[in-house]
Amino acid sequence: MVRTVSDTEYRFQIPALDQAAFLFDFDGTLVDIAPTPEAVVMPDGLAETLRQLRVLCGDALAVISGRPIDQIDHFLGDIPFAVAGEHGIAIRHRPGGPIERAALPKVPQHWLEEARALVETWPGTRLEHKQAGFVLHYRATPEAGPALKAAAEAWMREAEGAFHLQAAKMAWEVRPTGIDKGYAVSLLMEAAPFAGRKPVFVGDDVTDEDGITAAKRMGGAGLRIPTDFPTPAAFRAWVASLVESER
Ligand SMILES: O=P(O)(O)OC[C@H]1O[C@H](O[C@H]2O[C@H](CO)[C@@H](O)[C@H](O)[C@H]2O)[C@H](O)[C@@H](O)[C@@H]1O
Repeated sequence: MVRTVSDTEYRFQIPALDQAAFLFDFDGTLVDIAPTPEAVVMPDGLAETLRQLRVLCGDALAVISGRPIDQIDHFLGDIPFAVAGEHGIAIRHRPGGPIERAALPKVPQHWLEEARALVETWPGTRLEHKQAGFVLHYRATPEAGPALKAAAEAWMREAEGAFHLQAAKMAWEVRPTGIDKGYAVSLLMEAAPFAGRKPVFVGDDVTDEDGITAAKRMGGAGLRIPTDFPTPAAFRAWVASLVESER
């Protein structure tokens, strides 16, 4: 099947909407990358498109992000049925439900202290502290990337496998080992309204590869920007076309 959206031809297949579950990454997929995490803007029409998609797929709409769940709530409110945050470490399976957190080791305090001191020596860099890890952002100071990486690699040697260093978009992320977006896809797909459907996972980053692999393994579709969609805007237009096709 070929679907043409704004002159772009898409040759991959996804399940019919009444058999599909949609699991979308946030930054760089649903929304464009911005100079800082707070500066992200919800594009016009996206909220309404996602609300309609959720109705058409029987509520089986989730967002799986590296961000903490409260940040996804800030941008998307009650739009997705389920949300997985921190790459699957925290999962809320249904609207208003409890947030389930995987039991993982805490980041050693001295790493955080050293990370705080490090970003102060590189103006424009910043530390984003998550419950189970942290991110060193260098988008505004690209020349700091190697120094931040070297510091994080030293912490990883000390971690002896309990944590690992993830290359992110203009950032280095220290994450506990063992939980990833593939785990989040598998766990969400076990329960209603996702169970019995085929997952369609879409992401843009290295961390999304685990979600893509899991979705394919379950007989669904795993799609990536820019391989399958040239840009987040093209992806959003494709989602809008799915909704439009059901009118
Ligand atoms: O899994 P995602 O939803 O794609 O989240 C990945 C990370 O996104 C955020 O950082 C990235 O996006 C920022 C806003 O566009 C950008 O300024 C930054 O350079 C990117 O690295 C977020 O801050 C992280 O916590 C997420 O893990």
